[in-house]
Formats: sequence, C-alpha cells, structure tokens
Amino acid sequence: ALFESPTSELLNTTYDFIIIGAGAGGAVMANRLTEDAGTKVLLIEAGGSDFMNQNISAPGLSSTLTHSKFDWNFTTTPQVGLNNRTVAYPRGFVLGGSTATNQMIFCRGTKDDWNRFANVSGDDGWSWENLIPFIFKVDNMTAPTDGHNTTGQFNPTIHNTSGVVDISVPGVSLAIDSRGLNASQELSQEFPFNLDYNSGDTIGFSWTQSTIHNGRRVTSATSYLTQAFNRSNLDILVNTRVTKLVPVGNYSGKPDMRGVQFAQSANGTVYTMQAAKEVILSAGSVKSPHILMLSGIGDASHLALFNITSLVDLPVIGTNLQDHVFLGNPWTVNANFTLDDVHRNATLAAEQLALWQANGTGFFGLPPTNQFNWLRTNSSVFSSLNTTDPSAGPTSANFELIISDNFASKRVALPATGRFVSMVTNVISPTSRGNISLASADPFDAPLVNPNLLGTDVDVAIMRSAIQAARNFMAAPAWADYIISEFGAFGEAQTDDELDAYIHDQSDTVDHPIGTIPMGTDGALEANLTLKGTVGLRVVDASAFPFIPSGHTQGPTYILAERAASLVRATLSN
Ligand SMILES: Cc1cc2nc3c(=O)[nH]c(=O)nc-3n(C[C@H](O)[C@H](O)[C@H](O)COP(=O)(O)OP(=O)(O)OC[C@H]3O[C@@H](n4cnc5c(N)ncnc54)[C@H](O)[C@@H]3O)c2cc1C
Repeated sequence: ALFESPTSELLNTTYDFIIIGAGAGGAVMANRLTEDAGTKVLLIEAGGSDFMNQNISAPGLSSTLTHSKFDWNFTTTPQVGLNNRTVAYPRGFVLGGSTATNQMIFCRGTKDDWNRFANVSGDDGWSWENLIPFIFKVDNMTAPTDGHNTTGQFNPTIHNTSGVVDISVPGVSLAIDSRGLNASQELSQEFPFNLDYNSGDTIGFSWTQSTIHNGRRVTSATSYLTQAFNRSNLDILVNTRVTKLVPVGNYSGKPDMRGVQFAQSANGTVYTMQAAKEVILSAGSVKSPHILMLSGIGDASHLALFNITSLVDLPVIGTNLQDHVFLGNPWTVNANFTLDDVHRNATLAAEQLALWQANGTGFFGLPPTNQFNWLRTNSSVFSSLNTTDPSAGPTSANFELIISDNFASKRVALPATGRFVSMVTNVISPTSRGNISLASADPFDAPLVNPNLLGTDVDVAIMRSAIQAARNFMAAPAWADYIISEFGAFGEAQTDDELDAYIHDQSDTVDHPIGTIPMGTDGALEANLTLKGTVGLRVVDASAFPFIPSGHTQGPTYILAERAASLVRATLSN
C-alpha cells in the first residue's frame, strides 16, 4: 500500500527489509524482494507520489524538471575546472528518483566496464558475460511510437522482449537523421556504423535507445514499482526522509545498522524502525553517502568537525565521485524547421503537446537525440601527457558526441533567431575525482557536492579531442548544404588555448554521479554490496560503482540492482 505519512499501522508492522530511495536501485529491490510473498518490504521515498505528472511523462518536457518540485535542487561547490562556476546538480525527488527526471537514454555499459568491476571487486559475477541474464531482466525492447520499420537501427537478437523496462529507438524521424547516417558512411574510418551500442561494444555511430514507450517516459516507478504496487507485502512511504541509520546491536565488534530514523520535515517527529533482515540504502550517489556520514560512517576526522560520533571509520565514503562532463557546440543551419521552432513558438508547441496528449506522437515524445557517436581519443593524446588511456578498455569510449536538432547549451540561452544543429561533446571516461562532504550535521541541509568537473588536464584534453571529432563529423559532405557556420563562442575557439578557455567557460555536468560508496578491495563495499565494517546494511544504487560506466548510468544501475536482488534472495533461501 502507499502511505503519504507514517501511520500507526505502518509503524507497528515488522518489515524484513527497509529500502531507502525509490530510484533505479531501490525500485528494482522493492520489486524483486516482494516476489517472495513471505518477504515484507517497506520502501521509504523522500519525494512524492506524483510520478505520472505530465512534465515527467512527456519526454519533451524534461527540461522543466530541473529546479522543479521533482528535483532535490542541489548546487555544486565552485568548480575549479569550470572557472570556479557553480552549476545546478539535479537529482530526482519523486517515486522513480532520477529515472523520472533524466534524459531517458538507455545504455548497458560495456564489456570492459563490467569486467573492470569484476576485477576490482574480485567477483566474476560482475563480469559482462555473467551479467547477461540480469541485463535481460531489465531489457524490454518495444516498437517505436510511429511504428516504423526498425531494421538496421538495433540488433534484435541481443535484446529481450519480456524484461521490465520498456525501451525503444526514436519514435519520430528528423530531417537530420539521414545526414547523420550518411556522414557516418562517408567517414566510416572515424565514425563506423555500430548496429547496436548495447552489444557490450559502444564504439561508433548508432541510433539511440531510450526509456520511452508509446511516446511516454518509462521510469523505475512506471516499470518496477507499478508491477509490484498491488502486492500486499510491499508498503511504500512517500514524503519522508531518512535522516540517519542507527545501530541496534553489535556482532563481533561490528555495529548492526538495521535501525532507520526518518522524519517528514526538519522540525517534524523523528520515527525509528528496525528491519528484521536488512536495510538497503538506495538514496543515490549524493544522498547515500550523506546518510552514512550523518550516521557516523565515513572519515572520522571529517565527522568530528560536526560533532558526529564515529561508528565506522571509512574514509573512502563520499570520495571517488565521478561524473561525465557536458558541452553543447552549436552550428547555424540552412533549414525550414528544427526543434528550435518548437522551443520558440508557443502555438506550435501547444499543437505538438495536444498531439502527444492524444496518442504520444509528435515532438514531445522524442528522446533528446536520435543518433550519437561513442569514440576513442587517439592514444598520442595520453602519451603526450605522460599518462595512459583512462577508459576501461577498447569497447569503452573516451567521449560521446550527441547530435541534437536544436541549440543545445546549458550555459547560453536559445538565441532569438536562427536554426541550429548541435553536437554535445561529453567526456565519458574521466580521470577527475570529486567528493560529497558534510555542510552541517542537520539531515535537512544539503551536503557539499563537488564533482570536480574537468579537474584534470587529461579530461580537458579528452574534451578537446571530442570537439575536434565533432568538427570532423560535421565536415562530412552529407552536411555540406546544411551547415552555415559554427556559432558564437564555439566558432571563436580554434587554437588549443582558445579551445581550453572555451571548454572551461562553457562545460557543465551530464548529471551522472557515481562511485561515492564504491565496491572493491580498496572500496567501502564488499562484492555483494554489503557495507564493510557493519552488519545488516547493503548499498544498492549508482554510488556502488568503483568507476563510472562509459555510458549513461541508469541502465547500469538497473542491472547492478537486478544482480544485488538475486544476491539478497540467495541469502534468504539458505
Ligand atoms: C537531469 C538528469 C539527466 C540524466 N540523464 C540520463 C540519461 O539520459 N540516461 C541515463 O542512463 N541516466 C541519466 N541520468 C542518471 C540516472 O538517472 C541515474 O544514474 C540513476 O537514476 C541512478 O539511480 P540511483 O538509484 O542511484 O539514484 P536515483 O534514481 O537518484 O534514486 C535515489 C532516490 O532516493 C531518494 N532519496 C534520497 N535521499 C533520501 C532520503 N534521505 N530518504 C528517502 N529517500 C531518499 C531520492 O528522492 C530518489 O528517489 C540522468 C540524471 C539526471 C538527474
């Protein structure tokens, strides 16, 4: 049942598992653990239950979600690599978590990404080959909204049609799609066509796959939670923040962390409950380490600054924050229509929204991009900096080029006139490491968020190589009668020094933080995702990755959680 507040019925129930956070990680756990009718689960979510809100459901309205009531509204600390700018750091605050507010691109990660996790954790169960059954539990390939023939747009033999999360290739074709395809053929050496980037090898030019079905966004709430809503062994408590975990005992010197404290407002009643079996922390890469620190688990000297008594001294908690770097590079084009028209013209937007409301068609049902490139930086770039390739291996990209049928920038507003095509260049295998730390001991205060975007020269060099590749792609004959010129600051950035200045001035986040409670021998988590030095506590969300996947992070988080659920269920049948 769904609870808007903690009733005495809920407070007097004994739950086997208390799951904190209903995003990609937590929703999978809530669904899979309640498949066993004898297992009772409480899922606590800080945000509300309005996950079918139109702004969430319509892919084309996703830009309205940052700074909305569905956002935690975090802001970074001043970022040295961004000329000391602070940037918005959105995280989903609603059932579905960030899957309800993200840009819907669906990636699995690569063979090399997952094999590196297997290496670092010493558990071959995290290898690509061994995860395929879990990848299939997530994957549900559906027809695109417009029902077009998808031959040549993905490889059906590597997809499932009975997984939980609906995905599809783009449901509306754009005039630039054929140009993108032709450019990849004309320059096939540098931009080879890749039939399916979700094969474990992302490299090349591909059609995108997104968590969109019939033009509507698919989230962990519309998929995993909706499937489980009517189970009598699942209770979901919304509008409620876990403030900390509390020990309920001690086993061989380790605190038993099955106690959970929560409140509905900063001055509201604080409740405490205890899970009979385990607490599963799935509050995401910003809030999971924050909750642990508030509970006395983290770097003892940092916690002491806030008079928090140390329970487990684990300095790695909150460190190792990794994120992808975003930069929008626009060209003006010779076109009668681009998506800029929908963004500028309220009448057209209203017509398109009406179409979407009627049957999910039109531009509001589109993913943010129909096509992208995943590419590797030339190794000479790394050797000139006396370093080695930071990616997980040859199937993993160093950077991504997203083709957008509009003016794409997080820094500059859409100009009043002109039509655009943009290449969004993203550093996808970064070397920078940031951190989450406490600003105060008040659980209702935000933590300090420092993703350290572009914190190393290597990451700046990767971004430069990405911009060069974007320029090469747009110089293909396929674009010749379309492109007019590079626009604004992008066009002015030509020499390496100009490029570096432009990169530092204009870059932002792709909103993919991971790694703040990493698994691994040097990490905070055992390979089975239990927290070192404690009992009764597991972390199942994007903070568990030791390295950032070389793809967008919701898919890898779903996959991680599917295996985590199976590990937990195996302990129940023993
Ligand atoms: C703007 C944006 C765009 C993105 N674009 C993409 C994309 O296109 N493709 C992609 O693959 N990924 C994308 N991502 C990233 C992807 O959504 C995340 O990697 C993924 O959702 C992480 O899952 P998670 O379970 O770790 O955390 P989340 O999905 O963020 O879930 C955490 C949940 O925990 C809740 N919570 C936090 N603290 C508490 C507390 N104290 N008590 C109770 N509940 C709490 C939160 O409210 C939230 O619901 C994007 C993210 C954002 C924000």
